[in-house]
Amino acid sequence: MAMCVASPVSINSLSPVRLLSSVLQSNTKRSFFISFKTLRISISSSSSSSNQRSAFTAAASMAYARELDVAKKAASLAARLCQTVQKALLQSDVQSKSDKSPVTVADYGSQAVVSLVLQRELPFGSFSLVAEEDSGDLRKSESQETLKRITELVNDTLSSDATYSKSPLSEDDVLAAIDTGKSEGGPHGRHWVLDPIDGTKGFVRGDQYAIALALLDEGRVVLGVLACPNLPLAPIGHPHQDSVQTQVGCLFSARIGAGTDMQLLHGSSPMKVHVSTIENPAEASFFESFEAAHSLHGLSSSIAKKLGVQAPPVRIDSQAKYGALARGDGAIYLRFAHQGYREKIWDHAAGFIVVTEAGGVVADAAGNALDFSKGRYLDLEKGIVVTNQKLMPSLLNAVRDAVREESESASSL
Ligand SMILES: Nc1ncnc2c1ncn2[C@@H]1O[C@H](COP(=O)(O)O)[C@@H](O)[C@H]1OP(=O)(O)O
Ligand SMILES: [Mg+2]
Ligand SMILES: [Mg+2]
Ligand SMILES: [Mg+2]
Repeated sequence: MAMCVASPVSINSLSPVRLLSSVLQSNTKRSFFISFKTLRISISSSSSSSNQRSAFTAAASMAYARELDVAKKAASLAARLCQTVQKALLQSDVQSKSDKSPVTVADYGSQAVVSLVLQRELPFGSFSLVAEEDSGDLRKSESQETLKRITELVNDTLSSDATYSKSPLSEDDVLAAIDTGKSEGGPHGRHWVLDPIDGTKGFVRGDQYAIALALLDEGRVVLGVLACPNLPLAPIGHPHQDSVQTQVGCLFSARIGAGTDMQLLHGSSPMKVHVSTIENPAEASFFESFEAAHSLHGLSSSIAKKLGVQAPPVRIDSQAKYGALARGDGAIYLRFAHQGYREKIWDHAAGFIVVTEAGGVVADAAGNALDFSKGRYLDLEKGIVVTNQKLMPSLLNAVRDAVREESESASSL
């Protein structure tokens, strides 16, 4: 039995996926100690390959498990704050950012809550957060009342969880928590990616929205959580399907290699979900943005027509579309932003892994995989398409033809 001293390797400094594959590839007489904060595995090179395999399986099944639990807790608490605000939505709770998109006290409050929970629950190692909001507008003198309200909401939300101390946060604490979201992300290290309210327009309207949180490790999305407070547990987008199920509020969670789960947002055990297995486009239905300003509805309908889709589009706000697709409510999601709009990583990272771990495929209009390692923006060709493995080739053909026809008709004008 080989006995040697190995230096511990911190999960914070090495990607578990890379680390585990290096363990399996090694044939030297060494032992490895992998410290996953809570998981400590020793692998001796003299052990059998089946031992190595089971060590790999054990480690792989545990990788990012603690982080996923914390992400679920953070998104659920943020959702509680958002639900409080949506119930009592006042005109003064909605502001306009300099880019003219609406932002509510709930967007800021949700971002502060998620940042604070992640930092408190995962205190070791550096903390990097790529998030949508910043405190610039809140620091202006006319925003004093708004900041006071956000601080109250954050304190009330955190104190609703028994594990947090009652000592209240100051307005400066809340501003600082919001501003942790200024990271640029990138291909190295770990970065949390957050949209504190995805689909603010849906939120303001009283419709669908999501709290979307993901973790990047070495440029790859390794986990994601979508809290969708207004999404029914019963399938949506099936007009002929009557359901007695009236519960609302879903939490989707996915970890690399471990599949996608769905549970009730405030209770119930997780269950595995899977994308639709439909192969015939005539039986498929497709999702797109509720807001015509967010996606070219005309292009989507010409793609759907080419593909032979019969059903009308199902239009809902936010990454709730990715969640609904991950559990098979519809088979296709089409998103073609207007010219000049740049897609952000927080608008897709959590949805991406929720769908891919449920067996789906996410690509740009040219069929390229999405690359989340380039900073705050996604660099992509034309649009984003999502479906199951079987439908993707014919969907990409239809997209190519429709995009070509669209540009030919634009150039003939
Ligand atoms: N002009 C735009 N084009 C495309 N997407 C947009 C635009 N403005 C905001 N968004 C973002 O689109 C997403 C919602 O789109 P949809 O609900 O249509 O799928 C949100 O992330 C929203 O940001 P936000 O997070 O501020 O709501
Ligand atoms: Mg916004
Ligand atoms: Mg968004
Ligand atoms: Mg947002």
